[in-house]
Amino acid sequence: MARKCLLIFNPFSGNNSITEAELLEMTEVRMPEYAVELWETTGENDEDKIAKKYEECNPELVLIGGGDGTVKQVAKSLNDKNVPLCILPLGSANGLAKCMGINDLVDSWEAIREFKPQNIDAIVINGELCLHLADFGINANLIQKFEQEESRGMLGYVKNSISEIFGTEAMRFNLKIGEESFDLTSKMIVLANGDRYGTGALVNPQGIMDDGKFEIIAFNPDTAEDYVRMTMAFIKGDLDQIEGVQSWSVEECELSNLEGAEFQIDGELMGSPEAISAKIHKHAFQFLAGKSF
Ligand SMILES: Nc1ncnc2c1ncn2[C@@H]1O[C@H](COP(=O)(O)OP(=O)(O)OP(=O)(O)O)[C@@H](O)[C@H]1O
Repeated sequence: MARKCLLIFNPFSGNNSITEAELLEMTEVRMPEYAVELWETTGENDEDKIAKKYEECNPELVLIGGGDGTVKQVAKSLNDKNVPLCILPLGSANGLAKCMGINDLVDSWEAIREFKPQNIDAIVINGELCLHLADFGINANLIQKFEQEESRGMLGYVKNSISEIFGTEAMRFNLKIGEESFDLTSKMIVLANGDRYGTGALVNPQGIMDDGKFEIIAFNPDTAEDYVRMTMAFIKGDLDQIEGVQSWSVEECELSNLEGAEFQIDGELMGSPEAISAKIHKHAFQFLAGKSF
């Protein structure tokens, strides 16, 4: 008997270059030992609908065809199911998929063939699930601009990030880790489970997604020279060795946002919370990861 697989597909992800029929045809060729049932997201109340669909189908594997937003939705609704998940990266940036070594569909098919479920941690921040990266400051501001201008695409992002680095004021934060307390003045504070943004910038070279820890990284580029150094380090992945960058690896922390910086979790704006409390949820999910994971 064929193994059951549920494919949750968001037809609006990325530049919607792939149709439902094409995707199903690919699964037939690439994963012949599975009976794949495809379900399209509706954009309304999908978390409940996904949970219901899962109960009806009772699959051995759940494929998520979409961008980071869709991955988050599926992860939230199947939180307690312990079923292996695999991403078919169909969004425009797919930062989360890249952190798991899934850069394109070829990586997904290979991960399914290999079938080695990996434990993946999550960070719970003020009750919200964070699978990838959350931050105060520059990146949250960028996402806000992005949504306002609708100038999507990488060029807009890069253009805005340069003006944002110089335009953002450093703000005060207080970080509490156990009994220790740190006063920080930063342009950006990142809470990271994964190691990179969707652009490929390695924000957190130490980030291991199954070690029961997450990283807090505080940045404060001041001059153009600092900015260039940090950009180079982003690309090379040795940001942790750069002056003006502080980082901590923790299981939990509290962070007070003393001057009302904007906050985002996995690309979703969260306003400017006065304080956040963050805790790792070790091995919250099982994902099929790519070779480079
Ligand atoms: N059938 C649908 N109609 C309209 N919107 C939908 C539908 N299905 C899902 N959505 C919306 O798509 C969003 C998630 O999209 P996606 O997975 O592409 O995430 P993303 O991070 O925005 O990805 P991208 O990289 O493409 O921008 C959710 O806001 C969800 O409500």
